[in-house]
Amino acid sequence: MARVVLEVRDVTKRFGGLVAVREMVFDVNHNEVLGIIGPNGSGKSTMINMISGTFPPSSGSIRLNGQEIAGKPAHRIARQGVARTFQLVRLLPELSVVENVIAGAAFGHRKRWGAEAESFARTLLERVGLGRQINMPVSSLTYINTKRVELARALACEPEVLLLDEWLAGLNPTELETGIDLIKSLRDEGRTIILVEHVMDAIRSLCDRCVVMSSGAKIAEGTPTEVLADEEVIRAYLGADEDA
Ligand SMILES: Nc1ncnc2c1ncn2[C@@H]1O[C@H](COP(=O)(O)OP(=O)(O)OP(=O)(O)O)[C@@H](O)[C@H]1O
Repeated sequence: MARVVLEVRDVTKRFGGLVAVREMVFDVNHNEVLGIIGPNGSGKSTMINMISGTFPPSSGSIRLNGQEIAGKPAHRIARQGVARTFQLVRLLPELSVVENVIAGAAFGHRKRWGAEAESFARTLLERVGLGRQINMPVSSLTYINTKRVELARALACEPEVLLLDEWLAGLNPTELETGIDLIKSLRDEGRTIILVEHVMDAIRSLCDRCVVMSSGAKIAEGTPTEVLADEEVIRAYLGADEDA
């Protein structure tokens, strides 16, 4: 039977009078890729931000391997095994590619320092296709390569759960294919991933299951084929911005 790694129970987030996430409930199983999808403004990033500790839920519980993480600071949650990438790439611009990844290794789930951290960072940079650019300043990289660095930095934390917040956004069609293949290869390694994504091809080819959000609430859950055929899901998307 599947082992549950992350349990989200009745999680609500209010920003003043706005309910951005409403009583969300879902599980993430070990070795599973779970997609969180939904139109713009439906609460996906807010959900991810609560899991990673960017801000606390207003109420509800989030458990990682049975331990409550809701409301803990981001660095503690990272240590417990949750790593993420951001919708807008966040790197340390004054550092090189490899230094950015070493920083991830030092602050992650298992601390690695010095030569061990550096050799681990090099391995991960090869893994994401950046083996030749390790000493470049991150400021000189192309957009997709900054995304690769961010992914390698998240992997350097050796996470139990990897959160990818629109990692594929902004890529051109060729880069998109490369990006989907890269995430697919992570899935094939047996990683546990939560993917917030708008790119339908990616959702279909990468996700084992999807949770669909609309106006902060879960409106469907199932395989990509199931949820994308769901009438309420179709209505939610058709009623939203055309780029959703
Ligand atoms: N820090 C914040 N303060 C106030 N309101 C916020 C904050 N973060 C998000 N919101 C609001 O919460 C709602 C959900 O936003 P969120 O970014 O989670 O949606 P999303 O589904 O990730 O959207 P997108 O697909 O466009 O990234 C929106 O109405 C947004 O304006």
